Amino acid sequence: MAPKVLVSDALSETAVQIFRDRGIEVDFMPTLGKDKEKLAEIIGNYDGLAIRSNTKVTAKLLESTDRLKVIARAGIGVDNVDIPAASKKGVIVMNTPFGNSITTAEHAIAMMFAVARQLPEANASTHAGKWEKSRFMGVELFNKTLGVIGAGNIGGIVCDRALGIQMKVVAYDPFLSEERAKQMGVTKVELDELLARADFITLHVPLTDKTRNILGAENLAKTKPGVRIINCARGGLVDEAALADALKSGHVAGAAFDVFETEPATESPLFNLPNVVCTPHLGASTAEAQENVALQVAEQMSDYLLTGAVQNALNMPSVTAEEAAVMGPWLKLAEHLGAFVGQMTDEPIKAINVLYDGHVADMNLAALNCSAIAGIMKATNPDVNMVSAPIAAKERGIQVATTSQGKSGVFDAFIKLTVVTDKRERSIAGTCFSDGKPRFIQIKGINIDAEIGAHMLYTTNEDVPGIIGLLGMTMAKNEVNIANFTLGRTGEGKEAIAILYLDQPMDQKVVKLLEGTGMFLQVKPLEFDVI
Ligand SMILES: NC(=O)C1=CN([C@@H]2O[C@H](COP(=O)(O)OP(=O)(O)OC[C@H]3O[C@@H](n4cnc5c(N)ncnc54)[C@H](O)[C@@H]3O)[C@@H](O)[C@H]2O)C=CC1
Ligand SMILES: O=C(O)C(=O)COP(=O)(O)O
Repeated sequence: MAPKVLVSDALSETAVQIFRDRGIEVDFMPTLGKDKEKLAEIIGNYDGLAIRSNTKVTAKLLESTDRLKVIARAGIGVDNVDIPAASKKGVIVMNTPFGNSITTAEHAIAMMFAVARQLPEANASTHAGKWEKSRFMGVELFNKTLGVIGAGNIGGIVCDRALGIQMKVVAYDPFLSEERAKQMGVTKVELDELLARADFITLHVPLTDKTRNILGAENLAKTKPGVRIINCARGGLVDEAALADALKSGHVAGAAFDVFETEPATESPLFNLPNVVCTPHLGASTAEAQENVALQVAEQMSDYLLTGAVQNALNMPSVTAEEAAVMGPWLKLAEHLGAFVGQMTDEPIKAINVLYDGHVADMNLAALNCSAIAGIMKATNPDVNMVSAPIAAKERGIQVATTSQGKSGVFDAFIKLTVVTDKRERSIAGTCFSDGKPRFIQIKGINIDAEIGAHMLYTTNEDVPGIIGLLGMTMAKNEVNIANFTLGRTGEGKEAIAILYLDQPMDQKVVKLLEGTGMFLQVKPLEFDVI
């Protein structure tokens, strides 16, 4: 039976043609995304779902299907897909990481011009026959400072275009290295400095727990009087009510928004304020970008459904069908090693060194490297995948070095990942036993035997009596159930490591309690994508 795909958002019909040409049955229902009930009713009839941002793939929707194998997002942001829920169901989630980035960057630049010169209001007034020439006094962009929050693919293109019109550009992105900033011709700054210096601020970060309300009331108050704010990334990055207040008080001179906290946005505190330019999430809406993403989604989905090959997946490594069978556990191990160091590192990474020892050195090291890098980069951008992560790392000036060697120790094979920053080097090694289960075998040079759980707590301490009891008591008092426990140490009285396996993500309150005891060198909750 031919696989069947549902297109539930307004993709270019190029996608439909490609599916048909490749022998895939396709139903094109470009407005279905809005109708949750109908979608839930029919989703069980399909192997693949092709979407843009209108369709919300929730855990509840996924409960309505046992047939779905792949969800493909014709675009970048996948915050409308519950990826953990999809992973749990074994559904692959793909995106198209670069197809619409130029187009979206151009929209941000267009919005900046529009808000600088009040183009929409001037246009409406002129159409109304008013000829209000003296009402619309604008500001020049030349020599003004643009503050870019998030200097990844889209932010990087925005920086380039802004420099072209001779703006000064400052960028805030914890994962932008000084070298890369220099190459781009921008000044890397901390967020507070950007807020104080920028005449225009544009956002290009994904929506995560860390970036939600990055421009809330407190940070808006730190901006320069007369600042103009552009958001073509995601609703929820800027607190719309707080921004509306800052616009009404005159502190913020203008705003240009393509994305809103609730979409479709039928109301917002920003609507109908003077000098607020709004578009209905049009960032990716050009003929070129839509052709790019539709073509790519249809090819990727067809490849997967017909041959099992995986490309641009966010919750599964991309490898050929033949490789997948042999390399699966090692790819997952590489990603977990990356996720460990990524979550442990909060300063710019300069280099990533990967050592392959034993028979793993004969596998597809490029794919393993990609998986490790994706694991690292996911700590700052959950949208990154095996394909986009190495490019993102390269753009940030991160050097990736690979070494392979024959079996050197007791393990038949292992991978050791080292991340280098200006301040430190951090290493972790892992292996896969014949049970196919990845596990960590060495952290900070300390031997350990740790399987990988979805929710873990990592602690280090000086090896003194009472630590296990302290951990156990604190967890018990706060009703945190410990599913399992692993220890390691360099030697008596030296540094020791504990890994606790939990049933749910670690509560920050308990982390603070443990830190407050003064008994730990480090207390770090870690999350792993364990399918
Ligand atoms: N309006 C629209 O139609 C479109 C919107 N987008 C949005 O644009 C976002 C950015 O896309 P790309 O540039 O392709 O992603 P990217 O992954 O290349 O860049 C994101 C950058 O944000 C940085 N970042 C992460 N957390 C940060 C934080 N807390 N503070 C500062 N920087 C942080 C990352 O280090 C990275 O450099 C997407 O996640 C999507 O939400 C994308 C396409 C179209
Ligand atoms: O690619 C993205 O992240 C976008 O936000 C584009 O959204 P859209 O496909 O236009 O609904």
